[in-house]
Parts: sequence; C-alpha cells; structure tokens
Amino acid sequence: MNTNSQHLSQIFMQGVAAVRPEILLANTVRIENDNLIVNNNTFHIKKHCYVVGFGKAVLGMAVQLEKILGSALSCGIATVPQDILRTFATLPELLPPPNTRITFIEGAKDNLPDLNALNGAVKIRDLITNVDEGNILIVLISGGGSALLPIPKQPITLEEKTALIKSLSKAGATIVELNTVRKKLSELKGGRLALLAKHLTVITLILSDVIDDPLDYIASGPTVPNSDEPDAALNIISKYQLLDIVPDTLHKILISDTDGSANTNGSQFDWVYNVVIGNNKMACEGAVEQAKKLGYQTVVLTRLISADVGYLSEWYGRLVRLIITCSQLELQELFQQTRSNLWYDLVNADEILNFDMEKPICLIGAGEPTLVVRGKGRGGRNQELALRVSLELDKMNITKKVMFLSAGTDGIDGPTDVAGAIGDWRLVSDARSVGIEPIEFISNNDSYGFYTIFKDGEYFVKTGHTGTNVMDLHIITIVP
Ligand SMILES: Nc1ncnc2c1ncn2[C@@H]1O[C@H](COP(=O)(O)OP(=O)(O)OP(=O)(O)O)[C@@H](O)[C@H]1O
Ligand SMILES: O=C(O)[C@H](O)CO
Repeated sequence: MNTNSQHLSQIFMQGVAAVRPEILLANTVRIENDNLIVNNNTFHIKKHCYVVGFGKAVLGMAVQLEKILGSALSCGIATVPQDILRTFATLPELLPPPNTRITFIEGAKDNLPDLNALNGAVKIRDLITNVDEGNILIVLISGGGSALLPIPKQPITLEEKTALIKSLSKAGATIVELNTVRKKLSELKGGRLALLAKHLTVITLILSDVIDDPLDYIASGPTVPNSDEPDAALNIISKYQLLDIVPDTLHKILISDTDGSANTNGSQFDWVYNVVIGNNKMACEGAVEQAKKLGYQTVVLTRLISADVGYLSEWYGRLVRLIITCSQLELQELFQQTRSNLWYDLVNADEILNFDMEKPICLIGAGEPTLVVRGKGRGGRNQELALRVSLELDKMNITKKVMFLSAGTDGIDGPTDVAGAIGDWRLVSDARSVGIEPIEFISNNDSYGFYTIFKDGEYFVKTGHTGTNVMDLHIITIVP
C-alpha cells in the first residue's frame, strides 16, 4: 500500500473512531450524586435506572452505560445482531462483563426480523410495563433497530410483515418509506414504546444511521411522536405496486384511520428526552482532524449524500475535473445546482477555490448512496462507487494523484467481508494492462470480484465489524 492510500485509510479509521459507541456514551452520560446527567440535563434518580436497547451498535452502548450507571442500574434487556458476541470476541471493550445486569438477546440474522428478535422485543415490552412509576428508563437505539424490535400488531404475523418489508426493499423503497410502513404495522414503533412507558422518565440515546438524523425514522422512532398521515403506509405500498401481495388482515390495519390504541397524532411526549449521541457529522469531524494532521487542506462537502451510485460517480468525476482545471465559474454553478436539488448542506465552492492547488487537498463526503443490483456478481455500494469513480478519473488525462476511498463505517459493505475499497487515477489503466476490464465487473455488479483479483485485494478497505454505524464515508485526495 502506498503512502496516499495509507493516508486515506487513516483518515477513514479516524472517522470511525470518532463514533465509537463507548466513547459517545461516555461523552454524553454521567452520574453525579443521585443525579443522572445527560448532556446538560439533570435527571434525579429517585429509584433506579432500567435499560432497553436494540440495534447494531447497542452492544457497545449498553456495556459502557452499565459501567457509567454502576449500582444505579437495576437491570436491562437489549436485542443485538445474531453472533455479535462471538464476532466482537477480539474487542473486549465492547463485551459485557460476566456479571452484567443486562440480558443480551441475539437475533435478526442478515438484518431480518426473526423469532429471536420477536422474543427479545416481547421481553423489552414486558420489562417496560412491569417497571414501577418513579424509575428512569434509558432506551438505546442504533441502526438495525427496526429489525431487532419486531412486534407486529395483532393479527399480523411476523412472516407477513417481513415478507412485505422485504418486497418493498427489493423494489427500491427508501429507509424512510420502509419505516413509514413499519410504524403503521408495529406495536412498539412510531412512538408506541414511549406510550407504554408513560409512567416513567424516558431517556433515549440515539446513534443515527439515517440521512439528516430524522428521529422519527431512526429504527422507526419508537420513542418519537408519529406524525405520519394515516394512509401514508398504504400509499407507499401502492406506489411500489405491492398491494396484491398484502394479506387481508394486514390490509385492514393499513386502511385503519387510527390504530385504536396509540395514534400519536404528533403530540409531544413530555416524559421523553430523545438525544442523538452520534451521527455522521461527528465521523466527518474525526476524518477532517486526521486529514489536517496529515497535511491536507480539508473540507467536508456534505453529509447528506443519497444519490444513485452511477450519478454520484459522475458527480465526483466532474468535481475533480473542475478543481484540477481551476474552473471557478463552472464549479460554483455545479455547487449551486446541487445544493438546490440534492444536498442543501453542500459546502460553498469558494472554500475549495481558496485552497492552494500546489498543496494536497482532501474532500470528505458522507451519507448513503443507493444502488439497484441487476447483475449476478458480488459487491457493495462502496466498492462499486470506488470502481466507478476510477473509471471517471480514467476519462481525464490527469497529472495529479487523485485517490478515492468509499467505505461503510460499520465495516461491512453489502453482503461482503470488507468495508469498501479505494480507487485512483490510474487504477483502470493498471487493470487493463494486466487484462482486467473494470466495465465488465461493473456490468455484473461484481466490484468485490474486481477488487479480489486486482493487485491481490490490495485496494480493499478491510476493518472487520467496527461496532458502530453512521452510514458511509467518501474521501477524495488530490496531491500535486
Ligand atoms: N452485488 C452487489 N453490488 C453492489 N452493491 C450490492 C450488491 N449486492 C448488494 N448490494 C448493496 O448492499 C446493500 C445491502 O446490504 P446491507 O443489507 O448490508 O445494507 P447496508 O445498507 O450496507 O446496511 P446498513 O444500512 O445496516 O449499513 C444495498 O445497498 C445493496 O444495493
Ligand atoms: O433500523 C432501521 O430502521 C434502520 O437502520 C434505520 O435506522
């Protein structure tokens, strides 16, 4: 690995380090005398604290919280991904102590709800209803929480609900659309968990894996008032032409105006304090800090990336071309257009134009692009983006060293064992010189296959499971 790719990996790893769950918890929560302090809010502990949690990063959050609460913690239940305890055997800081008071229930293999997750969700519901008034309930939430908290409304079965969500996902529904449907069909999502805990003080600590941190959609917002229109879920299913596969029982619930028990009607929950403890803004800040340490002039482009991977690779290619050719007006125009059509937080082009082009530059983007898989190959959206950006760079006759890293902060890109991959200005010509044609791999969505044979996998970003998740990071470096 050359120095430039080492730099990219170091910048990425520092981004991930900035959102490690145990650090975020320690920065947010502390105990002082009989008080629980969350950020600057003080909650008097009259009796005890109870903990429930669900999500891919909840293990590390819960372990740290137990350390912080000490004897103030009575007990807790958390649903965490299948096999996570075995996977993190090498990360002792994320593992519970032998005498833990929190029961960890593994489930939702491949991010799909299953009986284990359902049993865990039922235990969480029972714990909440059995805790006496005057206690504090701390709810830990991170991405993947929806699949780990499945209690379908009666008489919907878990299989029926899962089949519908799977079909919507395959048809290209966004996470906001999926979670709108989940909220309509669930006993705990869409604020209903909070309604069950009305007799308690509820503090929800959230690690966001949804673009722009909409609290009511992260893990389907179990402690956030639900302001969806009653027919929102039905309209989404109809948009994807899936009404035909919906069983009658489920259809009845979809068309109901209220669910009879817990239509939250946008009302405020004054017994609940929801707080985002980590998001991709923090990961960007960690990455910026490292890039600056390594001597790069650095800027965060946007943290709201949501475009299709094909479109995005062309956008990044155009961006690099305009920077390298110092095309001031075109760059300003591109940024203005993109800000109004796509990512409202896109940085001002002048920040980049003010850089000294004779010195190294680092640009950081964050979010979660989309990709419709049509080929039969293996890959992930990060690996495919890195390869597609390399193809864009190949089209320009560049003399500067341009490198691009794309990787998921959870360490896993799609159904593969890597976090993502690196691309660069000469990757395509290097590949072609040894008889490998990148376009063939892209056509078959086989980016993993490409990176496996190209330079023996040297351009993979391999981290293993990181124990956190704030979507993807993209890092571009331009070195004169
Ligand atoms: N062959 C492939 N090539 C490129 N991308 C793929 C391929 N197969 C699956 N994907 C992508 O992988 C993603 C699905 O993987 P997964 O369920 O791990 O989701 P994720 O978004 O990475 O997870 P999370 O949101 O929890 O971080 C989708 O974005 C899908 O488009
Ligand atoms: O669990 C979920 O709903 C997704 O990861 C978004 O938070």
